[in-house]
Amino acid sequence: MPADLFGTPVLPGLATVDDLIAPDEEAALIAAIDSAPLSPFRFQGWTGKRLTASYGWRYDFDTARLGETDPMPDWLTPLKARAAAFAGLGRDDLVQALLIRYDPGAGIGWHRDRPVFEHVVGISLGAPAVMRLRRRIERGFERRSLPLPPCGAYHLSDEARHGWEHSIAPIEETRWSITFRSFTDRERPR
Ligand SMILES: O=C(O)CCC(=O)C(=O)O
Ligand SMILES: [Fe+2]
Repeated sequence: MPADLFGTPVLPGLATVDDLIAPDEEAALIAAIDSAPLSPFRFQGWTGKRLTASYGWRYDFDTARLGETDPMPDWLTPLKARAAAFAGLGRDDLVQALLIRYDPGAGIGWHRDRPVFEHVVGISLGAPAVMRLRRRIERGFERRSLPLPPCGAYHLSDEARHGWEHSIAPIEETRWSITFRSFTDRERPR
């Protein structure tokens, strides 16, 4: 379990690695994301500041529906295999990839990922950011924070995935992320 700046373990169900990708691979991945068909994230008629593209399966927040979308492009295949190995998953378990570009001033508000998905593996590129985590307790919230260094990855499962919300505050430089997700057994579409 990773520790925060004070050496306190962050959370059960949260694992991190600082070098899932090599620094010399980073620029090519960023270029690949920038060449992808990114569009502003939409949520029930609102348009967000971050730009996204989904592969495999896509959760449409406007219609609250899950639908099959374009297959993952070839450049994501080796990364998906590395993400799965890091998370202890099978090579085909990660059925969705989400590309995000956060331009300066873009972030992601408090949320839990959609319940159709189980494991979440996120890879960070570009500017370092901090993931904030919180869960409601009797009075207010218990909070944690997780540094997201470029080329590093995190794996959210179990308590960290289901018991806590997460968010990323806007920063002044561009950050890119690639998030892979598996389906829950229960929700897996057939
Ligand atoms: O950019 C990230 O690493 C986090 C993205 C995220 O939380 C999400 O898409 O659900
Ligand atoms: Fe999320």
